[in-house]
Amino acid sequence: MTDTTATRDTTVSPHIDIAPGHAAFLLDFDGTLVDIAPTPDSVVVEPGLAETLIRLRDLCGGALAIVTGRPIEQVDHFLPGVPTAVCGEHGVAIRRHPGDPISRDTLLELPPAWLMEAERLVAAWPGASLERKRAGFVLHYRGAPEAGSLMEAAMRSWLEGQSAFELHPAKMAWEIRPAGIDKGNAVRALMEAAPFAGRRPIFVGDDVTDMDGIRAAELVGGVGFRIPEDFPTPHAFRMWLRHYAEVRAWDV
Ligand SMILES: O=P(O)(O)OC[C@H]1O[C@H](O[C@H]2O[C@H](CO)[C@@H](O)[C@H](O)[C@H]2O)[C@H](O)[C@@H](O)[C@@H]1O
Repeated sequence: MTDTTATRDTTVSPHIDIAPGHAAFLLDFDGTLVDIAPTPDSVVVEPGLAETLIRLRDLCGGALAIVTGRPIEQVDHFLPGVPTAVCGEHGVAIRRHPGDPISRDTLLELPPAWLMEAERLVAAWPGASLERKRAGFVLHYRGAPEAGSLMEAAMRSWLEGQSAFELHPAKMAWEIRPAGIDKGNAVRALMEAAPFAGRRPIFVGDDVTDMDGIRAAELVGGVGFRIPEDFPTPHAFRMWLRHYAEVRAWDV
């Protein structure tokens, strides 16, 4: 992460010297806009977040996107009525405006045998869970930490001898997704068109999958920030975001 326009300090949030009139915000969801929770369904959207995002979007001429590993429908569920662009499943799916059709990459179908094996694994480990996505799936072990290494070994063995799908580490989870899909593609796709084109992207995330998005943002003159390296907690980031949306209104 190279950033020439932000002051880095581990005790204070970075000063981002990009005025709203030049900025595009590309924000991760889990661990960034919401705190990490015991299960994917149990995340809590902090009161006031929707209002902050709406204000921010208006301030940045509509250039606000949620770039997440989750399916787009889940963002709609947790942030109803917040009119952002959304890139889902790490960039497999993009919806540029609310109400627009979702455009999706054409992808190979998952081998059904992997899913059957995955179901068997989670049945053997109470607390573990399987999360299906259109283009892949996640094995979560937050509720069964001792199953993590076993899941990894099993998933690696399923992937042997093929190159269409890849294994990715996530927070207390392992994910199989199509090869070549990452948040960097999502950032490049968003930045090609209005209202993002010509602006400087500010990408904020917390996980390894966000590094692709951060690198892509930096390559087009933007900046990237991570939790906890740049903002100590998701809450601290959300406070910063609220402050930016309120205080920076003067220099659009
Ligand atoms: O790209 P993100 O928006 O950060 O999404 C990444 C994954 O987040 C979810 O899983 C993670 O968050 C859960 C809720 O806090 C937590 O219980 C789990 O342990 C984490 O791995 C989501 O379920 C995945 O689909 C996303 O890919």
